[in-house]
Amino acid sequence: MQQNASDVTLYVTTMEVTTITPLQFFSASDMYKGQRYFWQNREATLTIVGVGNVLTLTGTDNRFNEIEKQWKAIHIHANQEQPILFGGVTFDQLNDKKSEWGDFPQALFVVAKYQFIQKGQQCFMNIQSTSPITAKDQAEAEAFLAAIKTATITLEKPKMIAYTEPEKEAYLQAVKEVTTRIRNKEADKVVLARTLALQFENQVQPAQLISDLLKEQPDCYIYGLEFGQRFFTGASPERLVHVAKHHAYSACVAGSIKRGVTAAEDEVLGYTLLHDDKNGGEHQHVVDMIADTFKAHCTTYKVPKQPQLLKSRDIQHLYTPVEGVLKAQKTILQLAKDLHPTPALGGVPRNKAMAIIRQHEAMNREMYASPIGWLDTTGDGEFAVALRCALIHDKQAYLYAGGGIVADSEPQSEYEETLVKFRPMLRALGGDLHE
Ligand SMILES: C=C(O[C@H]1C=CC=C(C(=O)O)[C@@H]1O)C(=O)O
Ligand SMILES: [Mg+2]
Repeated sequence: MQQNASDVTLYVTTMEVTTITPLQFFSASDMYKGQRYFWQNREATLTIVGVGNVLTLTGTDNRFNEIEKQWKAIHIHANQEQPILFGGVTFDQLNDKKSEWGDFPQALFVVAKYQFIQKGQQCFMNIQSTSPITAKDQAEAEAFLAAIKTATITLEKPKMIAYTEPEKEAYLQAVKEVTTRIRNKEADKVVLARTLALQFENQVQPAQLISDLLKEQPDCYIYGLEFGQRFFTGASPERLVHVAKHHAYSACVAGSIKRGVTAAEDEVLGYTLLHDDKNGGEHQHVVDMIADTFKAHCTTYKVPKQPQLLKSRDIQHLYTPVEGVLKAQKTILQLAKDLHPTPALGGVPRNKAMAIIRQHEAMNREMYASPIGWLDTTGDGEFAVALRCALIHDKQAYLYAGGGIVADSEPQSEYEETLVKFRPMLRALGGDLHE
């Protein structure tokens, strides 16, 4: 049963689990289809899987604060491992364009009935409930785990039957017009995005995508959030914020170039990116904004002067890590609220850029380019930026990618940059990559 958080007690019993992988746990939990999530951090040191929702927190106008208030109001009875709140929010609440997302909420955070955690080599499962956990609940959980151990899972890439770029012309036109507006000093930077719409012969399976993303994108956050018939998933290289024991970490990730086929070519491309003015401009806006946000939330913080390269399988980015020590009353959700959207996803100045995106982008981003992740009851947590992603619905997949537009952006090369950013999801979906 789902219910609201006010005046709720959450009972948590932890069991140690052996010989089950996070992927098995996710794949075999078909009886909870429609209520599942998956998370793995970039270093692959923490994997969290949740199935069955015992609590669903949503938010409206002031969603980060509303979620925080509800989470803090819950009384927790945990015997060992903490419960986790997992979820995400949409990119822009003021965008009311129709989309393929159905009734996916503006903010969706869940506490799972069965929450599986892998930390290094150790695995635990929490049984979580809003009523005291009984011997019957424990027996049901044991049976659930036993069923997972024996389940056979077949994961085949789906067969694509149609590939369309619905907003290609609108996107090229938008880049041209927005570049003109930037040259006219209406804004400094605006991120514009577009969609790839794919059709498959059969239903696309969430577990297959998670399985392939885990194998194919080792240097990324792997995330998935299911709501009814729809599954939002991706492999993002970009951290929005990580909080561990009151230390906060963020990452400026903006400015892109493809990977080289050979090591030598890859190095030349990386060097080119590090010395390119247009990409450097895209990046610096993000550094300035994240540094300002850390200044407001932290007692001390550090920002390196020069960007490095952040490489994942298909793409390399300019990357500046930022870290600080949070002020006493500051929380991960407050930091996420103020960081979102950074100029890697929105633009500069923020509100002006958001208005331009609403005017020029043909799509509604919904949860693409938004914070997705988790927090616990001690104040720790992590949010990635939901990039390199797709919304899966039955036999359809919608992929999303964009890029930072500045005064010297060119439509064709921005278009090609989005093609590179589609590659991780396209590969996971079995798309033809001409490799
Ligand atoms: C908006 C996206 O990427 C952002 C993150 C890294 C690099 C970006 C760029 O170089 O344009 C974008 O700001 C996307 O992947 O859809
Ligand atoms: Mg770019």
